[in-house]
Amino acid sequence: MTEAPPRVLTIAGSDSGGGAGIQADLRTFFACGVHGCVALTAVTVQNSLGVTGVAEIPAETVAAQILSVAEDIGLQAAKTGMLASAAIIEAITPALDRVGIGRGGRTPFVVDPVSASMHGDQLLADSALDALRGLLFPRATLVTPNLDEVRLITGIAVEDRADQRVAAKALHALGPEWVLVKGGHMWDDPECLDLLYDGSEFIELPGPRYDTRHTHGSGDTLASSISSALAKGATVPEAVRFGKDFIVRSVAAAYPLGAGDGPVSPLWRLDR
Ligand SMILES: Nc1ncnc2c1ncn2[C@@H]1O[C@H](COP(=O)(O)OP(=O)(O)O)[C@@H](O)[C@H]1O
Ligand SMILES: Cc1ncc(COP(=O)(O)OP(=O)(O)O)c(N)n1
Repeated sequence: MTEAPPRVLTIAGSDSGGGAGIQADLRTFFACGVHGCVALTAVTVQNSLGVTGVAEIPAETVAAQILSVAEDIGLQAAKTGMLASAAIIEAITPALDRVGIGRGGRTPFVVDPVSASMHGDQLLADSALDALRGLLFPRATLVTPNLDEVRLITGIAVEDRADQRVAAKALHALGPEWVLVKGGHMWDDPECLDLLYDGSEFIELPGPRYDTRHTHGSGDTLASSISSALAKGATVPEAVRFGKDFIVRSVAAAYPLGAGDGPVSPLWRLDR
């Protein structure tokens, strides 16, 4: 009989257009050779032009999904995406603790603090920011904010690489073990430089900036590929280097879809 692959849980929302959210996470898990489990937080009505509706899953149902898969299937890593509300964050926190997900437990926990879609549609209530900072950040092995999320969480407006370091320190002070400040939104920078920080050392992850509008799902794909590597036993710096290479290739393989912004393609890996 074949042995089960490592299992990774995504706690995130559905994108009906299939480009981001759990659909991007599951494609990435598949391409990275891990088994994906899902705790669904919300259903979005979404296409390549934006989000026109959101239906939240009851908070206790989100927590129950985590317990159900962790206690039966077992998990080697977990990540978050769209969490929608404070009620959902407050409900999942005791479930994470109960099954040992996050700092203090044995399962690495990647918090991607998704707050809005690339079109600016809100995916996390303003009233959930305190819960995100106070409950999830201290439990995180790694947090992976983009620059809009950095501003929401810390108040710091990052415009250049020096600001990126200041923001990394402010985010680390909120309690995560590692911080990855993504540089995709540093529009004037000719490269996409992501910055990893553990409270003592900065590790720069440079990458090309492709001239494309088709980057939908890039944050989800990066966090999912990092989580997959962690599930296979990589250290955080090893996993982030793997994720950076993975997302660069996924952006290079992005395709147009609909009248707006198309998705990155984690399935480049299967073309080999
Ligand atoms: N045009 C691009 N070309 C290459 N890499 C990109 C591009 N845009 C974003 N990335 C990379 O994709 C990842 C997610 O980027 P970012 O846009 O910062 O976050 P989010 O998708 O969460 O808004 C980062 O590793 C970033 O460097
Ligand atoms: C349901 C859902 N979850 C997350 C996102 C955001 O995806 P992300 O890759 O962080 O960013 P963009 O693709 O919006 O740039 C989403 N749109 N929907």
